[in-house]
Amino acid sequence: MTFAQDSVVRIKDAAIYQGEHPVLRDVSFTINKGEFVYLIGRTGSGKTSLLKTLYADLPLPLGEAYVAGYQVHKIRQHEVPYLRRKLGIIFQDFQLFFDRTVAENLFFVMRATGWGDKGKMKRRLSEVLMQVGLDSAAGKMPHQLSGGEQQRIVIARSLINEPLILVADEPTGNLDPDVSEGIFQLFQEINNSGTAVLMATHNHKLLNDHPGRVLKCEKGKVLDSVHDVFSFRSEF
Ligand SMILES: Nc1ncnc2c1ncn2[C@@H]1O[C@H](COP(=O)(O)OP(=O)(O)OP(=O)(O)O)[C@@H](O)[C@H]1O
Repeated sequence: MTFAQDSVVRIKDAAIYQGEHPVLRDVSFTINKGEFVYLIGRTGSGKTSLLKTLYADLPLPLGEAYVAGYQVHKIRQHEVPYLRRKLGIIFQDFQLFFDRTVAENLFFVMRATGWGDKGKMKRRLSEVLMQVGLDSAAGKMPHQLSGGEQQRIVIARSLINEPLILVADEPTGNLDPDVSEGIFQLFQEINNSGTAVLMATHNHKLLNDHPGRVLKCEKGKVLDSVHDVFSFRSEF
């Protein structure tokens, strides 16, 4: 199998494991550049495990996965940070350093991913904060921001290295409906500028209000709304 130019993720005949425990089998799908894809399924169905496999946090014992130009099934440990730079990874719990300002949080990631020039770092900081609508937040501490604003900072952090795809695990899970809608719109804006998005969510309202392609983890398999018919509801 070759890595098609247009695909950001191409996973074929994969088995997803948590240790010895098989979670998903026969997983095959492709996400093209600039696509927006939901990932749904009841709790424990394997969404997080699938996402972790894509960014090489779980090994791939069977099958093939090509992500942002990397062969994840063959990836070496020293290549993993480079793979992750091509992905923006966003979780439900914000994972900011609460004892550092917003700017320091973002500079930390820049330094860890090879940035050194202070002028360029400051410019990039302004750009990503502007992109998430929080250009005045650089000097603030995370606790001075609302939950939605903190999630925007996490999204800004994920954009630093111009990822090909945002991989988001329940990014609106802790937020109330209005704030969730705003965060979702931010994902849409980022997506409209060409970045693919794979978003795991339990939020049925988002799916109803903004229909799109859906992958669903169900009974150990991944269904794809492109060619499978299934309910978009999933019991918790
Ligand atoms: N660290 C772990 N070690 C062993 N088993 C795990 C681990 N994490 C998850 N599992 C198991 O793997 C399966 C899939 O879990 P996973 O977290 O991928 O589901 P999920 O769909 O993301 O659930 P949720 O919607 O609750 O986040 C479950 O049976 C879970 O118990």
